[in-house]
Order: sequence, then structure tokens, then C-alpha cells
Amino acid sequence: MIYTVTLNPSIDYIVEVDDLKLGDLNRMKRDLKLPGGKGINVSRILNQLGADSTAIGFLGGFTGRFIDDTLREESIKTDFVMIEDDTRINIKLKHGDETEINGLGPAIREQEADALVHKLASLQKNDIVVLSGSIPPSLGGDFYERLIRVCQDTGAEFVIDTTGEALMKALVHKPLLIKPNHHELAELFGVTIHSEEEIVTYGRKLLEAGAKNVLISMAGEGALFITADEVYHANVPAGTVKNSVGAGDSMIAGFVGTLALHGDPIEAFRAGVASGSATAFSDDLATREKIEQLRPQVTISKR
Ligand SMILES: Nc1ncnc2c1ncn2[C@@H]1O[C@H](COP(=O)(O)OP(=O)(O)O)[C@@H](O)[C@H]1O
Ligand SMILES: O=P(O)(O)OC[C@H]1O[C@](O)(COP(=O)(O)O)[C@@H](O)[C@@H]1O
Repeated sequence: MIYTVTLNPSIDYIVEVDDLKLGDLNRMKRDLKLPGGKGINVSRILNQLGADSTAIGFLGGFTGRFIDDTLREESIKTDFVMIEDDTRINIKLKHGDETEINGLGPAIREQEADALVHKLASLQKNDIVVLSGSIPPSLGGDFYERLIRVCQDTGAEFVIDTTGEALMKALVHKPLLIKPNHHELAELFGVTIHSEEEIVTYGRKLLEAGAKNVLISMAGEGALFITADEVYHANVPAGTVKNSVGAGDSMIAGFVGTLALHGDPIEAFRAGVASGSATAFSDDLATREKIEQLRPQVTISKR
């Protein structure tokens, strides 16, 4: 079973305006409320790909109920810890460009945090746990390490998609996959990256630090898959970008779901890129049809 853990879910409130005027009244042209948060997005795409998952993490209040209801309507299994505070709302403003304002997240009480750790304690050896997104400030920056320790005690594999110190500290525990984008990669090492060669150099450092597989996504410029033996490049299919929120999460879902179902890392890479682009070319996250339509357009070449 694949478990996705979203410590800080969100309603993604997508708002479109024609011309944003700061300090003035703006009228919305269109708006859309979607269940969000990185692990939740991963579960929604896994569902499209026919891979079973259970979405867990913290949900609270009317916003939390909306997310749980929407996932259940899509027949996605959920087992969230219900908290007292409200789940956040993240604003995704489309005004020609994409501007995002993500909430800090709710207060999580000690017994709520313990309840989540307790849920993971029943993991099995062949399970994969996808730990994704920011940590609500009240939990403390080392909460992922606590969850990783539980994964290791049970023998379950884990994937981690977060940034900065939380990601660097996780590497020593040998995550199955990490997927920084090229900007996050540069930030991790405090450098500016100018070429594919440099991306590969820093990507390899993440492998040396412990990651089993490293994907570096580069939005519309494709992606690199760096393994212990090889480096592969994938192009992105042609299409018009509608909403790239969740593209990275979709890529992780495509990779992990395909690896779990078929065991072939190159096909997993192809499915990851097709899923990421299919989401970028959709208003909501990608559908299975869209992913399948794009999959043959992804060409993978060895570097
Ligand atoms: N503008 C785009 N055109 C085509 N595909 C895209 C675009 N933006 C994202 N994608 C797809 O989604 C994947 C992840 O996107 P990226 O923006 O790099 O990740 P993140 O959302 O984590 O920052 C890319 O590798 C690509 O397959
Ligand atoms: O936990 P964070 O880092 O605030 O990110 C949460 C946001 O990321 C998303 O999961 C989208 O992530 P990506 O665009 O990186 O795939 C949104 O659904 C959500 O609003």
C-alpha cells in the first residue's frame, strides 16, 4: 500500500482576474476551490493511475471537511487525524502570471501529533510512504525525522518532497525518491545554477548523501533522472499551460505509482513527466486520459 502524508493540507483557492490592480477593487473572472496539499495531490493522481493509496495527515474545521469529502467522492481512502484548528486556504492568483500565497497552517496539539505517529506504527515492510509539503510551524522542523524513524522501524520505504534543512536531514535515511525542481536544487546548496552539467553535479551530491533516486524537474524545460549509474533526460510534451499548481506532485505520483505497479524506473520517469505535464495543461489535476494521451510524447535519452 502507498500512504501519502500531508502535514499541512490546504484548500487551493484558484482565482483568475484579467488585470490585477494592487490597492484597488478587483473582480474575479473565474474561481475554483480544490483539495490541495502535496500528499493529497499525489493520492489524487495515484487514483487516476489505478494505484491504491491512503491519504493521511491532519485535517480540521470546515476546510478540512471539504477536503475529506472531496477525496472520498473520488473513492480515495483517507485516514486523517482530525484536529481542532482549521485547515488553511492557499490562494493561487492567476493574472497573466501565477502568484501564490500559501498559509502557515493550523496549530497542531501534542496529542494530535502523537496520533499521527501512532497511525504510521502499523506500516508493513512493502509499504511506501510519501511525505510531502511544508510542516505547520507548531509541529517543529524535525517532525519528518520522527516519521522517518517510524518508517525505518517498520521497514517501509519513504519518499520525501520538501525543501531546505528538512530535506537535507532526510537524505541520510535513504529515501526511495526525492524531486527538487532546479531552483530548489540551487537553494539547497546556496548556489546559482547555469547549466545542465551543474544540475547533474549537484543532483549527484544528493545521491551521494543517501537518496536512492533523484528527479530534478525543470518545469517547461523537461526533467533529469539521476541514478547511481546513469543520467536520463526527458522532454516535456507540447501543450498549453493552464494551471501548473500540483505539477510537481503529479510527477512524484506518476513515478511512484508506476514503479510500484510495474517496477521499471525508466517507465516510471516517463509516467512522472507525462503526469506533471498533463496537470500543467489542465485546470484541476490531470485525468488518466490526459496522462495516457501525453505519455507517448515523452522521449527519454541517456546523457
Ligand atoms: N510549463 C510546463 N510545460 C510542460 N510541462 C510542465 C510545465 N510546468 C511543469 N510541467 C511538468 O511538471 C513537472 C514538474 O514541474 P515543476 O514546475 O518543475 O515542479 P514543481 O511544481 O515541483 O516546481 C515537469 O517536469 C513537467 O513534466
Ligand atoms: O506545503 P506547501 O509547501 O505550502 O505547499 C502546498 C501547496 O503545494 C501544492 O501541493 C502544489 O505543489 P506543486 O505545485 O509543487 O506540485 C498545492 O496544492 C498547495 O497549495
